[in-house]
Amino acid sequence: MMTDSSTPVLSIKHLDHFFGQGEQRKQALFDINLEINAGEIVIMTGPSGSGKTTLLTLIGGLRSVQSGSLKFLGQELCGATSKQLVKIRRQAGYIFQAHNLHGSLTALHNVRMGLEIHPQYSVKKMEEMATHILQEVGLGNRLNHYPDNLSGGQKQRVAIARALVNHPQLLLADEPTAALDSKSGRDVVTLMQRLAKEQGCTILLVTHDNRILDVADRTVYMEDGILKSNQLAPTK
Ligand SMILES: Nc1ncnc2c1ncn2[C@@H]1O[C@H](COP(=O)(O)OP(=O)(O)OP(=O)(O)O)[C@@H](O)[C@H]1O
Repeated sequence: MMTDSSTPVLSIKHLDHFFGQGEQRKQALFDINLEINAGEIVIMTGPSGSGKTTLLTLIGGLRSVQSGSLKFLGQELCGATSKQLVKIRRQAGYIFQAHNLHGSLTALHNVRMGLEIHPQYSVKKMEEMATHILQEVGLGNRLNHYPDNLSGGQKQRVAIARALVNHPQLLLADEPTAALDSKSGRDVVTLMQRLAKEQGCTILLVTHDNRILDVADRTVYMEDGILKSNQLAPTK
């Protein structure tokens, strides 16, 4: 589904989230409000345990929305069925801190897995698409390498290729540079930024890494489950 610039890719209103039951019940997110437009790169920062990952997993349809409104591409996730959530998941790409590659699969096969949720593609077509995006991330000569034989930055580039091979509308990245040295971290975000701009993809990136804040159009700050600020980055 395509979005025009007047429809926010993401619109969150009065979102609360709780973990646990009864005595153990604990509120993790409080009245979150956030809109992200097509093509924006938004960075979310904030201390450990403040609720960033919880919010990211709700947006990506990996957790059920309990209260408030969360619309992704105009579709309401609060009250969505598990079938609808599966559809949502297919429209987002994910990159995690621990790249989550399958150790027993080559780089090419890991990326191809990102397409296997779309039954319309033949194996040959999937291989072509996976090869192309791996070339784009500079790993054209590493197609048949296993993750153990790649550096941290290369593994993260495979993860980027896997997340973007579907041309998702939204890329959700949770501390994608955490395991990388500063040069590799920088390369990885620059690459995400370039590919997302080429594909018209929106990015929401959680990071503790101050060195990459300048890639954002906007930064937001989470503290104690409250989204504190929602402003233009001073660099732009
Ligand atoms: N599955 C869960 N069950 C119970 N509590 C949880 C669960 N997941 C997260 N929490 C709690 O919710 C709060 C927010 O956690 P979350 O992982 O979203 O924070 P974060 O900002 O992503 O932290 P970090 O930067 O360390 O990854 C924390 O208090 C955490 O203990």
